[in-house]
Amino acid sequence: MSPNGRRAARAHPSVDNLRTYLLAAARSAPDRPAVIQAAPGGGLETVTYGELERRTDRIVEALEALGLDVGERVIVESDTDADAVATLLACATLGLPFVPASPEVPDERLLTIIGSAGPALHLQPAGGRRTGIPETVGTARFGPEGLTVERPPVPRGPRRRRAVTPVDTAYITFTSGTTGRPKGVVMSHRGVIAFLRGVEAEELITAEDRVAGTSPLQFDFALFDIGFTLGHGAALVPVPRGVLNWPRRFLSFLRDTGATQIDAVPSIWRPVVRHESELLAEIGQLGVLRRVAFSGEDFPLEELRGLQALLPKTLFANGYGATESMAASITDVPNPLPPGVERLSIGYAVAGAEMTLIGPDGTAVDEPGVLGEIYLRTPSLFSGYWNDPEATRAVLVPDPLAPRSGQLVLKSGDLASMGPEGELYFRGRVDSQVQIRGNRVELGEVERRVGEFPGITGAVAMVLPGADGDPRLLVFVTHATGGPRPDTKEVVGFCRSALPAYMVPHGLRVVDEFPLTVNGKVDRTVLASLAGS
Ligand SMILES: Nc1ncnc2c1ncn2[C@@H]1O[C@H](COS(=O)(=O)NC(=O)C[C@H](N)c2cccc(Br)c2)[C@@H](O)[C@H]1O
Repeated sequence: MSPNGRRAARAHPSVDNLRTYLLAAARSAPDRPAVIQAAPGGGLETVTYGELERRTDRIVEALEALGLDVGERVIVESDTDADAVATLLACATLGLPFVPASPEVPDERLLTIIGSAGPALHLQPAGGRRTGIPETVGTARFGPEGLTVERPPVPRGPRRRRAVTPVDTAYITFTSGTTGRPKGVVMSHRGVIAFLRGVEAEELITAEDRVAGTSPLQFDFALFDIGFTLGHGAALVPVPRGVLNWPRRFLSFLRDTGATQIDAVPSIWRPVVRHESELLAEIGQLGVLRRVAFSGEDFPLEELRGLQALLPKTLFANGYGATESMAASITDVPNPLPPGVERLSIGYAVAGAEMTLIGPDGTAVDEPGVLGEIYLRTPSLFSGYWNDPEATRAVLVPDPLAPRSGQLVLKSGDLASMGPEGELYFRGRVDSQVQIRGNRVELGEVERRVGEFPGITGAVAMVLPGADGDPRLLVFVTHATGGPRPDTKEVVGFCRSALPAYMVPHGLRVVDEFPLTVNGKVDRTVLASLAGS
């Protein structure tokens, strides 16, 4: 107590560790559901906050016995479920940065990550199928009862065990990185909790909610699902990969678990709307699924409109941001999207953070409609790219509005323009701005126009060097099942009547479905390889 007997007012108890923050409900409501998941023998099982904490501490005990030091990395490879969450929390408790991975990550990529992160240990569930972990890395399997060690980690010199601090690393997640070499995004306990606290202020859910997550563990959307849900004392509903890939099973799982919110990248909805629109509409009518939240890339407007038509009573939220700050904003999307809307708002940064648009001349853009690059000021900045100070310096830069302040901000690499009330609209990546005959091509505009062509259900525009080396604007399209293949000349004519000449596609490529990255985003590298002549 302070001298005058009154505790200084504080917004919230200063939580110093991801485990403290995410298991707070185990103190106040240990019998509430923390995870509702598919049971091994079929059906569903509920793991309470009390049980989640017990499983966490069994793994803490086993990890303690292995004598790892604060800062030593641990690969946690799993689908999301209660035991995986307990394992992440156990690592956080001991200050062991976890490096999340999922069984879908190819062996060669996992080895690259291991080569970069130099982990002491690789953990996977009892039933995990990963083999070939290098001898330098210890291996163990986790389950409800704790750990089974297969190969103890190699001791790394004298232990200097110290207390875990808020600026210690909670996790390192490796992003594909446009240069192809994976970059390890280092996030501290304080950074993650700062973002989650900012989202809490938006009051999106309560402890009664059940949030379904669909992202693989190495994608920080999955880490957000865990942190956002447990931070509110709500229940996490992890959708198993095997269920997610079958629209009918996916929807039945959402209904059977009573999910009230579903977090997913836009591409998850494509097969669902295509093959199970009636069932989706039925579920929407039940009024249990209150919100669909999406993130990761633009949700093609025609597809979003199709989804909204099936879920007229459901709220929609557009989550924008990069792993380097966990994220930046979560913005309501009107349902239905008013006609004529040409792009989705990414609104304003969450409480405690601020997005500013900076023009090519380094000054702030404050005029509506003018393009600028998003710079993000936020307490949730990452600590840097693992072992890559040069790449770090390129994105953690002095605040252009106060260069001498010592304040660093995130140079996002994203373009946006401002609306009448200062809300932002995503306008693509800085490095994907393309010029054709000296004119800046808005790929999003081309995609939107082509997406409106009757029968076309999805469009991805790219500029690729043609045979003669000149840039060619190609559009990859999917079309309604059973419908006619779109005719290139008709589509080009359709574009010519609405777009400037330099934005009219040179060619069309019809694909059955868009190739996806392991995190569920459209894989433009694979598409480019399909361009052919
Ligand atoms: N809503 C959008 N509209 C359009 N383009 C988006 C959106 N969200 C991203 N992006 C793009 O993806 C980039 C970043 O990719 S990332 O590092 O893999 N992170 C992500 O995708 C996910 C992101 N960390 C995240 C994680 C949890 C919750 C939220 Br809420 C957001 C951004 O820089 C953008 O270019």
